[in-house]
Amino acid sequence: MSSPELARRRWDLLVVGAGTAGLIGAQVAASLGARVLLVERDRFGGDCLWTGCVPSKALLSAAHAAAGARDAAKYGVHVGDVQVDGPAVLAAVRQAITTIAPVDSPEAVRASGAETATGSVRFTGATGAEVDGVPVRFLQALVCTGSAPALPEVAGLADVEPLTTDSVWDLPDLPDRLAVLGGGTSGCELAQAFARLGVSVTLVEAGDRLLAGEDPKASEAVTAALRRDGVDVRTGSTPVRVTGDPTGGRLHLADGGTADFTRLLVAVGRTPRTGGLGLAAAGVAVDERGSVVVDDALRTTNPRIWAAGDVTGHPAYTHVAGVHGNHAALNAVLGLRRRIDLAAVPRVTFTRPEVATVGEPTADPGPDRRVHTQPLRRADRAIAEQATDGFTRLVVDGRHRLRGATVVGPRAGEALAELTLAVSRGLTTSHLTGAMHPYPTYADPQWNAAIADFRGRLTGRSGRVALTALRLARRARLAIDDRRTGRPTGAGSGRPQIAIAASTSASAPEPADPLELMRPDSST
Ligand SMILES: Cc1cc2nc3c(=O)[nH]c(=O)nc-3n(C[C@H](O)[C@H](O)[C@H](O)COP(=O)(O)OP(=O)(O)OC[C@H]3O[C@@H](n4cnc5c(N)ncnc54)[C@H](O)[C@@H]3O)c2cc1C
Ligand SMILES: NC(=O)c1ccc[n+]([C@@H]2O[C@H](COP(=O)([O-])OP(=O)(O)OC[C@H]3O[C@@H](n4cnc5c(N)ncnc54)[C@H](O)[C@@H]3O)[C@@H](O)[C@H]2O)c1
Repeated sequence: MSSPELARRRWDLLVVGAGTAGLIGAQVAASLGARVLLVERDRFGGDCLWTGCVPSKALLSAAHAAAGARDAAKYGVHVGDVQVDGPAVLAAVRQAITTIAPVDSPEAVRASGAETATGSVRFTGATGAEVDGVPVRFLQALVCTGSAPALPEVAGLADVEPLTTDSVWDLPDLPDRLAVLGGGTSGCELAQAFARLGVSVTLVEAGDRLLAGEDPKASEAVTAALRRDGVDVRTGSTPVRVTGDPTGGRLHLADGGTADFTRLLVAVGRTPRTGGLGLAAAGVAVDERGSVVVDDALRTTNPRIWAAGDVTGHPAYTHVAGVHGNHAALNAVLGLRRRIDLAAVPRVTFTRPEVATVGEPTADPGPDRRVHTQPLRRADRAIAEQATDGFTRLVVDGRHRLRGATVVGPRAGEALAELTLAVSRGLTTSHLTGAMHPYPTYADPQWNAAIADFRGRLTGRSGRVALTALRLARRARLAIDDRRTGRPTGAGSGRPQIAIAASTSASAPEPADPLELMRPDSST
């Protein structure tokens, strides 16, 4: 769009940044009839497409293919030496991006009715901004500028020109020896990917375990898997100095250890992209980390300006950014108050084993919580596929509602979908138990964990009383039937059963499945 046109109109919604949050925000707002301008300073599609989810999952799929081929002998399949063609692997990663890119392109956005522009946005006031110096007026704005890789302050780091998750995808070939700083989701996924592709990898994590936000048993499983893949995992290890140049160097660690590398990859977290945006001029506050402060409807401290995605400091996931973009657009354009619920945000680390989590932590739950764990070694599908590394753990509250879950193992992310629905909708283990699950699948462990919780209800005091009453009523009814038909009564039909039978109307329906009767919601 030309500069005069940008300046001439007054936009209903100026959307800043064409990552997931901005793309969805702009398209939803346009579909509601708003005059929308979406401005991106770099590439439409943002981190998820270019430097995040898409390339990392493409690289992991190549890595898992290589590992699967090496491992095939355990099924009696012999494939010989596995050769990894580094440039071809990286070209396939770029091809995945190229294939998906049109969906996020300016053309696709314009087809939804929004206008697009390329340039850097800076707010100049509460209802005004500039796009590369060209003034733009808006009724409302939506800030979706995302986050960037954080760089730690380590002496000598800049000298080796460290890779980040932004730049690692531009490598022409796989490095020989990679040191990865940070054992969070990015660090674990990329360390495993490169190791399985034949790179010698050292993973350095300052904290005492990998994936610190997950159940410690999940961290253990991933650490063990990475070590099996040949990754030199160093936890509780902080770099104090880096020596070398862009062709290679050495990490010096606080514990006196060292790690040599040809390339160093930094994956120690993210920083919100709020610098240079002019947010102060627009009356938009940021917190001490630089994240835009929003209320639960994604409104900033300027009631005409909204924010969505990573820049808010909410969990940094594409699905969060997408839901944010949708809700912010609805709230801005229609004046609704759609709120963001962070209690049931699912997340998946796509290592092998995969780690998928939702809701409350499954380790150290509160006193009114019960935990049910099912190891994968008891799941027939996992046994058949020789993939028994993992478990499913559910946290249930006093009313048997599912509050949290950790799934570790093959297809954990897919298995999590049902558990996310249960946590977000307050479903109970009887809902999970009552829905038939196909056998044999990796959903068996969660079904069995739910059944274990449900059985606990049956063996509790009220459960035992109810079951006894049903059993006795049934026996009495059979005894009456036998008397009516003149059949000899079987079990001596003692007084208690008759008493229960007598209190049961003759026309009363046959008692249903006792499990059904015991559902707290069976009456609704
Ligand atoms: C290695 C890696 C793997 C990941 N894997 C997954 C995954 O598997 N699943 C998952 O859910 N999440 C994953 N994520 C996280 C996910 O990528 C992000 O949460 C998501 O992309 C955030 O979207 P966003 O719209 O908030 O920001 P972004 O995608 O970062 O988009 C922000 C856009 O704003 C633009 N911009 C910034 N400032 C300005 C300005 N002043 N003017 C104009 N434009 C501007 C930027 O150029 C950028 O394009 C991964 C992240 C990384 C780093
Ligand atoms: N599969 C996915 O959905 C996926 C994949 C990658 C990233 N992401 C998103 O991106 C976010 C950022 O990921 P990330 O892994 O960069 O950050 P992270 O915050 O998840 O992990 C960073 C790790 O680096 C460690 N660390 C910090 N400073 C260090 C230092 N100087 N030396 C050694 N270790 C240090 C921290 O202790 C932490 O364990 C994630 O939280 C997630 O929201 C998602």
